[in-house]
This record gives sequence, C-alpha cells and structure tokens, in this order.
Amino acid sequence: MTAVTLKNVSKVFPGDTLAVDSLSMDVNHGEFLVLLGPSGCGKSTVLRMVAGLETPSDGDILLDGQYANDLPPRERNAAMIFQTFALYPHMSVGDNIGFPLKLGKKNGAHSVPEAVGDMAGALGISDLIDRKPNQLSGGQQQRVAMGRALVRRPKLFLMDEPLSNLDIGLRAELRTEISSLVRRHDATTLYVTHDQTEALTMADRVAVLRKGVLQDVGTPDEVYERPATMYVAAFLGTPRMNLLEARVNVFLDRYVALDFGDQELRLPWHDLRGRAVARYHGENIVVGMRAEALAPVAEGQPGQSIQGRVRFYEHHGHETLVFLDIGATAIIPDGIGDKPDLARSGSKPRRRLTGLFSGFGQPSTERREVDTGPIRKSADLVFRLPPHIPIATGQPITTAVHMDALHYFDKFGKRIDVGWTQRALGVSDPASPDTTRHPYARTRPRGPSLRKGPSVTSGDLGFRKRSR
Ligand SMILES: Nc1ncnc2c1ncn2[C@@H]1O[C@H](COP(=O)(O)OP(=O)(O)OP(=O)(O)O)[C@@H](O)[C@H]1O
Repeated sequence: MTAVTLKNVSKVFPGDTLAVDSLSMDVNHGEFLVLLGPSGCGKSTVLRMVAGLETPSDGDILLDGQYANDLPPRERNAAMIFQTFALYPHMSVGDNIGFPLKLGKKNGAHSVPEAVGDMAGALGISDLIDRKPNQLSGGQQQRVAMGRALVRRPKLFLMDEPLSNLDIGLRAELRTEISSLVRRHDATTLYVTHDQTEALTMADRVAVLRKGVLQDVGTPDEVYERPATMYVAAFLGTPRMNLLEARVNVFLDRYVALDFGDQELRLPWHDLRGRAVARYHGENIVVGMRAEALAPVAEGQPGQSIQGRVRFYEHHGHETLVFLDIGATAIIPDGIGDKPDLARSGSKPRRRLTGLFSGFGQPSTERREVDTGPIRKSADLVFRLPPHIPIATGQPITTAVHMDALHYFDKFGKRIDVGWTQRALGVSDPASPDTTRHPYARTRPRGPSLRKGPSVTSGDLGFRKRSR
C-alpha cells in the first residue's frame, strides 16, 4: 500500500492551459479515493502526474512520504487501468493476465499459471482463459484488464474511468467487483470518474474537482450531506438539489426569515442554524433543498411548508418527479449543466450573474476557462411522489419542508455552517443550545437595521404568504 500526497500541485499545459490548480490532498494507505468531476476538470491530469506520465509544473508529489516528482513510472509500483481496455489482441486471456509477471519475472511464491488461474477465478472468467480479446464482451475485456493490473500485486492502483465504456448493468456489477477486489489486495486506489454513482458507491473518500480546483473532499456521506460548496451540492445527487435564492431577514429574538419572493420559511431564533444565517441579514443567500427534504402535505398543516403549482412532472417507474412553480428564483452554479427540462418548463429568460456568486478559489495568472457565474432562473422546485399518484399540470400542491435538511450557501457559493458555533459553545445538539452564551445573543447581525416581528411560537411556524 502506498500513501500518496499532493502538495500545491499545479499543471500548466503548453498554451497556458491551467489543468490543475494548486491541488493539495492525501490518499491514505489502503484507501479508495475517487476523484470526481466533469469532463475537462483535470482528473486525468492528476492521475497521470501520480503515475509519472506527466510532470507537475509546480508543487510536490510524495509517495510514502518520499519526493516523487522525478521518479520514473516503472519505479512507482503503480498499475494503471484506463477506459480503453488495451489488451494484446493476439494473446489469449490467460497470456494477457500473465504478461506483467513474465515481463517483470516477478511472481513471489506463485508460478505464472497458478497466479493467472487464481486471478481468473477471482474475476469469474476462468472459462474464458483460452479466448482472444475479440471473442469477449466489453465487461469481460475489462475484467481481463483488471486481472492484468492486479496480478502483479501493485501497491497503488490508478484507474481512469475504467467503466465508462460499459453498459449500465455491467457498470453496476463491476463497481462492486472492483472495489472488493482492490480492497482484498490491500492496495491504495486513486479512481477517476465523472459518474457520481460510482463515486458515492465505491469510495472511502470522494474528492470533487472543478476547473482544476479542489472543491471538497470527504466520505460519500460527508460530501453529500454537508457539501462544502454550492457546486458540490448541485453536482451530487439525483434529482439535482433545489438551490433557491433567498433574502435573509432577522426578527431579533424571534426568528430568521428566508424570503423566496412570494413566500418565506422561518428558522426559529433558538436554532443555531438560524443564528448562523442571521449574519447575512439583508443579503441574498442560496438555500439548498434536496427532494428528500420535501414531502407533500395537506394545506394548513402546522410546520414549515412551501406552496406552488405543478409546472410539469416526470414518471420514472419507481417514482414521479414533480416540478413546482413556487415564484422563487433558482441558482444554477457555473459548470453545472442547465436542466434539460428547462425548455418545457416555461421559465423566464435567464441571465448570468457577474461578480456575485461567481468563482471559487484564487484568481490565477494562467489561462483557464472563464467563470461566467451562475445562472438565475425561475425555480422549478423538484420533489418526489410515489408512482401512480394522480397528478396534473397546474395543480396546487403544498410541500412540507424538513428544515433540518436545508443547506445554506453564501454569495461566493461557500457553505454557511454552524460547526464553529457548535464547537465554540460546546453544544452537540443544535436544537437545544444555550443561546444566552451565544455571541449573536449580544451582537447585532450586520446589514440593514433589524425589524421586530410578531412573536411566534414553534406551533405557528407554518407557511404563510408574505403580507405586502
Ligand atoms: N497534453 C495536453 N496538452 C494541452 N492541454 C491538455 C493536455 N491534456 C489535457 N489538457 C487540457 O487540460 C484540461 C484537463 O484535462 P483532463 O484530461 O485532465 O480532464 P479530465 O477531467 O480528465 O476530462 P475527461 O473526463 O474528459 O477525461 C483540459 O482543458 C484539457 O483540454
């Protein structure tokens, strides 16, 4: 097992293309780390630098703590697997798998046929051992490529979209096989993909890259449940997280209102989340709601809710996705494809934001794709319904909002979190903090002067139309 460390690694290609921008991260001993990001974000370049096929323009690559920028590829004890299987066409499956052993004359206690037999057995291709690659399906070829990489027991696996040429069923099957095989071989794995399902199902940790800049790194749960940026929030999850623009209005000692235009949600003053958001009084922030944070309820039910009319819906067999017009503004981060359904949604014309909400990381002197900023558009709030529930375009629907499951992002797309307040207070349960010790109990949030609102109790925190 090899530990990989990248310290401020950058790669500039001829023509001043900044492919990787000051990337720092670790892949720990025996860890399966997935580097996730859209096409062109620099994933393969990172992998190739770790493999020694590209040299960093700046920064250090360490393998097991040793400086490795200049180490030749063959001395890195790493195996690479690509999306194209690159098997030797004239060799049988067995010869393909055994080739690295014959080449390296390295086989430990095993004979080559024995090692090949074991590997073919582990991959479920023993009966194909005498076939040539052109007599195999895509999935079988990728298994052989895996076997050829695994057989010499490398300490480091570098995989570049190894499943992207396979159909959906095979991908699901091989996802499980690959992750269990490499774990059995005690290797460290750096796995590159643009497929969030692969990342979330296979990884010990996921690192999300955008335009060469690291956005977030954490366990699949961490990056999904607490995305560090609005971009990561939008990139992970299907359907995409609802990202709504909201103005923050603080009603001191009572509640923090999130104003979406025609309607508002309220965070109780005693809730630390409300207190963290209160710092943005008078400003616009972005509120993230995954579909699972929303559930239709009968109108007039107590609790926080949003009302809208069905703009359109999609049957997906096991569920129906319903898109509600709620009179709010949606934010789509730069680099996240616009929803394909927009054409049908009858949305208002969209405009790009400049300055506001644009860009992450430091400006760089090298050329890179221009940050055009997020798109603002009329929001289609998406939530799920069980299949076969009758639904019609234009139908009014009220959805309850699970307030604990909301995400908040500032104008730079960075997560607004309450972690620091919890740590500062030594409070583990945000629902029951001692607010008298909270700094905001004494400090006025910045922004325009605070409005005193009617006092509310948790019982009347339900949806209400804003009085104009
Ligand atoms: N040899 C090269 N010369 C010049 N530019 C390059 C070279 N290799 C990659 N690039 C550029 O660097 C950027 C990152 O490329 P890279 O292949 O690392 O992205 P990626 O995230 O792996 O994309 P994909 O998923 O499409 O393979 C892209 O803009 C690409 O055009």
